[in-house]
Amino acid sequence: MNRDTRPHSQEGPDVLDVNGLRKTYGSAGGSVEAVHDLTFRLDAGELACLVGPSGCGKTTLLKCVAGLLAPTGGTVAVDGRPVHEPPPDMAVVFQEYGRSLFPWLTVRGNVELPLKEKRLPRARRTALVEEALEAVGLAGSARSHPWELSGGMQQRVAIARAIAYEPRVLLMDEPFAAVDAQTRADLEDLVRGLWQRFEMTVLFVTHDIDEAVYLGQRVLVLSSAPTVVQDDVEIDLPEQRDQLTTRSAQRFTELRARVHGQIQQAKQASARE
Ligand SMILES: Nc1ncnc2c1ncn2[C@@H]1O[C@H](COP(=O)(O)OP(=O)(O)OP(=O)(O)O)[C@@H](O)[C@H]1O
Repeated sequence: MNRDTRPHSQEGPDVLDVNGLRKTYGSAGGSVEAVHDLTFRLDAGELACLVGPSGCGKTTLLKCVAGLLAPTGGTVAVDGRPVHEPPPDMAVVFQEYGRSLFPWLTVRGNVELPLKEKRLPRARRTALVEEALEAVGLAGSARSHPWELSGGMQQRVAIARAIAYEPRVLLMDEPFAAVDAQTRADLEDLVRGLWQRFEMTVLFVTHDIDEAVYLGQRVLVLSSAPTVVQDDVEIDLPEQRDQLTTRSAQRFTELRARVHGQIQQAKQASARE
């Protein structure tokens, strides 16, 4: 394994730079301004969560950051390079793992596919696939097909595929929304473990305030559409987190109350408009 497995460092240059981002959808029936003016930066190795009221433009923002959707205005840059198409050093995990995995390929085949597209040599591909499957606890399921696995296991395959790609930036769009509560807790711990093990910058979109506070070093709270960054909350909880101790800490309750309050304000502001 030639990846750096040191714990992440909070210091480092900006990896992701979103500046004055705007997105208006146009259609025959009129236009919808989804993202009004978004500016934020993530440092190398940061794990930031993005929360906001339903329909506030989280997915729109993520698609613009991933180079899948052209913004109406503003810029996105990864490592100082403007994003106009999916950047080579970025991976995305979507909510709908069922639709993102190819049912006719094995688990190994699914994880390996993007590495073939990257034209990596076979020996390197094998090493990366094995490492990723081991990291998500699926080393024993490499020959299974996705439809033979539970929902939580399928989402772990999608995560393995993303980390095998060795991204500098990992985007996750409500990746655990479709799994049960216990699996979700396990996957949250998996993501924090992988983030600490591999040097990645992670932007994690979620509806769930508790999940955002539990996972993140920062929580960016978005306003209702048209969207701006309404609050940027530093999560000053200890780096070593576990579901029981962290979630029952006084500070966790205070932070979740702050994020909750901001989202309520965002909803009320949009109701007054
Ligand atoms: N392709 C599209 N064409 C027109 N309007 C769209 C399109 N995609 C999204 N929108 C609108 O843009 C706004 C933001 O949508 P988006 O899906 O980005 O929000 P979201 O915060 O991810 O939503 P949710 O929390 O429900 O997942 C909404 O008003 C939505 O109706």
